[in-house]
Amino acid sequence: MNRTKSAAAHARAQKVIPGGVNSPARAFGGVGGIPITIARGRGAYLTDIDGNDYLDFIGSWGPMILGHAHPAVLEAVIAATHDGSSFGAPSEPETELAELVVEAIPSVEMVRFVSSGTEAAMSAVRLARGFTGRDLIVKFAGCYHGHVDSLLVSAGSSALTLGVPNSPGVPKGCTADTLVLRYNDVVGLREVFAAKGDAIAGVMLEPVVGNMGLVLPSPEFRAELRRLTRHHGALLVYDEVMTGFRLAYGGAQELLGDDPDVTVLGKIIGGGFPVGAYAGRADVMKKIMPAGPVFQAGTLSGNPVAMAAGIATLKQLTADPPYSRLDRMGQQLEAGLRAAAADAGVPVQLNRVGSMWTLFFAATPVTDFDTAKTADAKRFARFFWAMMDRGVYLPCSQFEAAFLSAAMTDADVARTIQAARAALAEVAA
Ligand SMILES: Cc1ncc(COP(=O)(O)O)c(C=O)c1O
Ligand SMILES: NCC(=O)CCC(=O)O
Repeated sequence: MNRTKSAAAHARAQKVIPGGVNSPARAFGGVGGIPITIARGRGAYLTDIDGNDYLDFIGSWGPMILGHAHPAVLEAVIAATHDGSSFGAPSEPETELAELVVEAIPSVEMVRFVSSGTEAAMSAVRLARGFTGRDLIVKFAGCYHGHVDSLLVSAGSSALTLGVPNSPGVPKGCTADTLVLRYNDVVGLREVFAAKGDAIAGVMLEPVVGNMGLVLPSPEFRAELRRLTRHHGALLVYDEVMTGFRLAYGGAQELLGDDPDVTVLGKIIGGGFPVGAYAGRADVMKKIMPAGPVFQAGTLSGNPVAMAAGIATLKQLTADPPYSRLDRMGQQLEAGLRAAAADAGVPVQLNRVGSMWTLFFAATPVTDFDTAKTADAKRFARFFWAMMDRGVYLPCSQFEAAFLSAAMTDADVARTIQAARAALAEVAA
């Protein structure tokens, strides 16, 4: 595959953009080599500027559940733009999208829109502290909640891929009130609540983790989280930036039957535009200014064009729900990849929920940050490039989740399995 134009574009970008990328997750730091530069996306496929086509399992890291340039979303965005792109005053699409979110997620009574998942997570932390009058926040190693100072400890995603789970530039004071526990560690959770429960403002987690690769929560862990937070008056905050409208229309909490106090959203609710939201119980949300005293603001918050993309996406997801088909394709892919790995004699763990999955090159189950780190990231890097050469674009890190999209077909899944068969045989050596 010829990628010379991408190489030149990246060299040019590196002169004026740090590392040549506007987010380190794109930098191929975990797999080596030069990132491809994208010219366009259509449906399940991306085309790079050299003209190579790739079946896209990144989907902009989650938002593009309908695939790229979905006609209904395109049409809504173009129509909205004709009426002006930002007013700094209320517009009806904001309420319409908020109503759709409230209808979708039973634990949510009110929604505040912001412009990214990071901003939403940051605001949810402030809200939890403002609501409870307490300072401590519990997070879990390997979970990623955007680049929020207080949560950038033992962080997943590109912070993990690129070896800075605790970034320089975050003063000790910013993380002094953050307690980090192991994911799925029920005993650790009980201990921290026994010692400090009445000083804990909130517990934030990815209810299904995507950011250390895909990791599932155990039922006991979820039950204990809800019991302990309720008992101690702390807020349970589900970061569903990745899982919201992805694992089910009502997110991971619908799939699992959970009832958090606050939900953090992003990605799909913006339909590929910059949107985040934090949402939850009305008595909690009414603490936000101007209804209450907890300050949070934003020039482009509730941007009408982004709202239009979100509304069109959610309407499409209700008109033609893709979730059972995505799960069926996920099952086929899982079975195919497991068989291919077994035939190649490569030990793997395939973690999957619905349309989110990670193939870990690990010999034992991956249930938390420490077990995720046992995966052979070097072998993953070879696998990644072997798949690229066969036109399949996977997340460029062992510690990320891949996404199926509704634009994919059974033939795309079969193609992926066939490519993986060859790629796994290649990396077996
Ligand atoms: C679970 C989770 N929370 C928060 C974020 C941050 O969102 P954003 O990148 O839009 O700031 C992300 C992704 O980046 C995420 O996966
Ligand atoms: N799991 C990775 C992300 O969700 C974020 C992508 C980015 O920061 O570019």
